[in-house]
Amino acid sequence: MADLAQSGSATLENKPDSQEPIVVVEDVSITFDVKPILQNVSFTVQRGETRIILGPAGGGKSVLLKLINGLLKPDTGSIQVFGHNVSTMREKDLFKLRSRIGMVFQESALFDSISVGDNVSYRLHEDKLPEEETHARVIEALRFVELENTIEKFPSELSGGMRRRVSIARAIITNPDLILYDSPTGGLDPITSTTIIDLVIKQRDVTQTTSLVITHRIQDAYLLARSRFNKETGKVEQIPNNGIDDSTKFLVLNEGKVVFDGTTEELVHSTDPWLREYLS
Ligand SMILES: Nc1ncnc2c1ncn2[C@@H]1O[C@H](COP(=O)(O)OP(=O)(O)OP(=O)(O)O)[C@@H](O)[C@H]1O
Repeated sequence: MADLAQSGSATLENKPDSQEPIVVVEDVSITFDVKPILQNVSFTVQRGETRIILGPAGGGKSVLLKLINGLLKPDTGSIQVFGHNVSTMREKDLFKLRSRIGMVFQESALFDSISVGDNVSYRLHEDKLPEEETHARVIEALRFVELENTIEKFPSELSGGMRRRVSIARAIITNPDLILYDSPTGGLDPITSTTIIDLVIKQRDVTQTTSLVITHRIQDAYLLARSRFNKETGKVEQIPNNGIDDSTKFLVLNEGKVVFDGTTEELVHSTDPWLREYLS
């Protein structure tokens, strides 16, 4: 992906300076039909950080990602992304901001009527690149997820895991500054889930893209925290000596509230009874 990383994009304006956090969620609350979904949620994601979001079903994890990409507005509180307040942004500016965000949806969300290649290139169209360059970038993104031979196939011809990989290729093709993964392993068997988490790790370690990763599988979370991509072998491996990846942090939500915000080390040593039970 080195070439993708260097190729830049017409949409990458207002690059924040490297010290500025990429996402700042401050005291955010949202209620649907009188039911509080998120309550006073605050946390920060630094540049280059991979933030794993864990928690029981219905805890507000997906709503949180929708707030971050401006698809929903909070009732109270503020959300800054790349230094811009997304909760007060006009639709036109939100559109621009979203062009810097790669999104991997819970169910892949590919267009069934167009080929894999067209699904992957879809977000490049607004950049009006020459066809040759578009093709080269599609190949490169598909190669990253080891699916370049599927370029002419249709999503219905692929397995669930392959469709998920295509959706990762689509998310990374614009060389985003932030990737939001909404349950990328949801509904997949354990072996296929591991291949998806390996790609998230590879993306993290090759391009250091800031990302938020929702997962229901605690084993996925630990795999992310304890593995690294080895550029020499081209494979994901366990970090030696029980090491952990410093850029990977955790946020645990339960019933709309933050019950944990910290490092892997802090998580595994937490004495909070609810957290111990949840992680066991
Ligand atoms: N647009 C909406 N209108 C009304 N209720 C909503 C809306 N979006 C989400 N909800 C409700 O908000 C709650 C939290 O949903 P959310 O999808 O964020 O949970 P989650 O933690 O991602 O759960 P899961 O792990 O099952 O994906 C749920 O009760 C859901 O029904």
